[in-house]
Amino acid sequence: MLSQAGLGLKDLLDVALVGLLIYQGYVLVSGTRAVNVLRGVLVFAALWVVSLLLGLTTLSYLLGRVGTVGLFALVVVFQPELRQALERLGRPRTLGAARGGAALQELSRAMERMAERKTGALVAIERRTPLGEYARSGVGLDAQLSTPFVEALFARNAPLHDGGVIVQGDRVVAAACLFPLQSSDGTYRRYGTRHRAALGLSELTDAVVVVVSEERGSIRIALAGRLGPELTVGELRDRLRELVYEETL
Ligand SMILES: Nc1ncnc2c1ncn2[C@@H]1O[C@H](COP(=O)(O)OP(=O)(O)OP(=O)(O)O)[C@@H](O)[C@H]1O
Repeated sequence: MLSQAGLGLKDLLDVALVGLLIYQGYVLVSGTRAVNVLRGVLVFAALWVVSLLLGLTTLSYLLGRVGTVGLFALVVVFQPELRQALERLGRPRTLGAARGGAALQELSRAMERMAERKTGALVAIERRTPLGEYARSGVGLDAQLSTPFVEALFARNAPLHDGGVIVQGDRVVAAACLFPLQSSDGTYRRYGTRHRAALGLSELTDAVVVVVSEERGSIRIALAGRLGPELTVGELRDRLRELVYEETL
C-alpha cells in the first residue's frame, strides 16, 4: 500500500518534471528561429508514429534513420542557441537580480535624460526568451550597463545610434540591432518604425522593450505586442523592476 502510494507520488513528480522541462524548452525556443524547426520536427515525428502504427515498414524504417541523422544535424545547427540555454541554466539568479536592479536604475535614468532631450531610443531587456538571434543582427558588445554608456550609444550621429540595444542582466550585449516590425494595420498604425519595432519584438518574445520617442519625448514600454502608457522615470524604474526581476525569478 505504502509502496503503491510512493510509486504514485513518484509518477506524479516524474510527469510534473517532464511537463516543466517541455515548458522551459518551449519558452527557450519561442521567438527564435528554432520554433519553426521544432514544428517541422513535430510533424516529422507524427508522420513516423503514424507509419509505425499503420505498419508501413519501409517508410517507418526510412523516417527512423533520417530522424537519427537529423537529430545530430540539429545539434550542430543550433549549437549557439544550445550554448546560450546552458549558460542561462548555470547563471546565478539572485546575484544577477541584485546587480540587475542597479542596472535598471541606470537604464531608467538614461531613458529619462534622452526623453528630456528628445533623443530617440529603443532598448530590449531579455527575460526568458534568448535574444541572441536579434543581437546578431547588430554589433556585439559586452559592456556594463551605465547611464552615460546608454546615452552615448543613442547620441545623434553616434555610429551605433540607429536600431535597438539589447540588455542581458547588467550587460549591454548588442547595439544597432534590427528588431522585427509589427504590421502597421493594427491599433498602432499612427506610430512610426521605432515603436513598431518595439511592438514586433515584444510580440515574438517575452522581452521588455523600452522606447523613447524622438518626436514626443515620451517613455513607454512595449510588452506582449502592446504599448503601455507614457511613464515618468520613477514609474519606469518600478515597472522594470517588477517585470524583469520579480516576474522572471
Ligand atoms: N526594425 C527596426 N529595428 C530597430 N530599430 C528600428 C527599426 N526600424 C526603425 N528603427 C529605428 O527607428 C528610427 C526611426 O524611427 P521613426 O521616426 O520611424 O519611429 P517613431 O516610432 O515615429 O519614433 P519617434 O517617435 O522616435 O520618431 C530609426 O532611425 C531606427 O533607429
